[in-house]
Amino acid sequence: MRDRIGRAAHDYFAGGAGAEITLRDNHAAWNRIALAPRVLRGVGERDTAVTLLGERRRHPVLVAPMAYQRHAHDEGELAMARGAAATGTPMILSSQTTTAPADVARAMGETARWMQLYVFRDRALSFEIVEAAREGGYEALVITVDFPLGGRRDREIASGFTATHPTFLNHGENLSPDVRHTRHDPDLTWDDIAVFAEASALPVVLKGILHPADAELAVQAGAAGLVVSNHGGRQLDTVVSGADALAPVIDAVDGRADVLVDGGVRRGWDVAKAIALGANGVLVGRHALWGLARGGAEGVERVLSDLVDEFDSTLALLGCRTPDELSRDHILTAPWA
Ligand SMILES: Cc1cc2nc3c(=O)[nH]c(=O)nc-3n(C[C@H](O)[C@H](O)[C@H](O)COP(=O)(O)O)c2cc1C
Ligand SMILES: CCCCCCC(=O)C(=O)O
Repeated sequence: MRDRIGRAAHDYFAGGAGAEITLRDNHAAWNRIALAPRVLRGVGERDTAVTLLGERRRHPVLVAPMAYQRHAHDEGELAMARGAAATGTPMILSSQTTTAPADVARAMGETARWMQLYVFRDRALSFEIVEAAREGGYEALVITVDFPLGGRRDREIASGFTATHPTFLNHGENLSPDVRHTRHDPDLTWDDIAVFAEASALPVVLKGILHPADAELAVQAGAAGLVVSNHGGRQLDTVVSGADALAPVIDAVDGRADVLVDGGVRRGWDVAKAIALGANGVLVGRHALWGLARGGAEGVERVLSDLVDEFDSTLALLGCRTPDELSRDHILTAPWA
């Protein structure tokens, strides 16, 4: 992959914060959960559909927001959108998209798209994102709350990645790591969430919650959903994985909002574990991105359809016909953990 996209882009996409302990643990944490199947339950007819933010979706997988996708493939977010749409997978478009949100919306067709928002010191830029979301028919605003500033990413610093494909916001300027990591407003508080909820008139999802007390505050702030996430291990090294943070957050939310999770999701059984713990949906980041880098829209389609097929067969092998039938009854702490 390094040869295909260059070392700097590769290390930007693949890398995490610090010594990448959390990055590695994100996938390992799913593997620490063992599954306890039930048998003889008549699972010939199955349906992977779930309800997310009140809408019925074909399956619980979404594409996570990821910046600068043209550095992975020439067609960037457009190819990601086509691959996602081909598999009925909602896509969350990064506010650092290198393709205009309106063009991505067209490529998604009837498939749901949500828009991710970074709140910058320069609020006008953030309101441009909100406006683009409204104009492009995006169905939710995903406000990322774990980025008061950029995490210290040793691998990215060593490789010196600079985003040279312009985003729709920065009007052509190159984004060196210094610029990328200091544009955000570190003074953002819970009070600011309502301003963006009101301006967008869209359901708001808060991405980057790990602590159950913050999950409670998110519900109180009116969030329709939240994403349990450590930003793919890219912000603060040694923080808890999404897999380990999930159950306490679900218990705190107690059905008052949708709960999604990300970090290290690679296999259909990872998705099943998340749903069994009580999540409504699962975001995949780098797994989809490597599909994009390898094969454009077709590469994304392959990765996502394999993941959903594997989720479907995991349902059968656990004795379930639908995601609703998954429960904590199917979960054990792995003896190998
Ligand atoms: C290259 C890259 C860029 C990302 N850019 C964004 C972004 O613009 N906004 C955001 O909220 N999260 C961003 N994330 C975090 C992802 O949305 C997601 O939380 C994370 O990738 C999930 O972990 P996974 O890659 O192991 O699936 C990015 C992640 C990666 C790998
Ligand atoms: C001002 C640009 C910040 C881009 C951050 C993208 C991201 O979330 C990540 O690299 O992680």
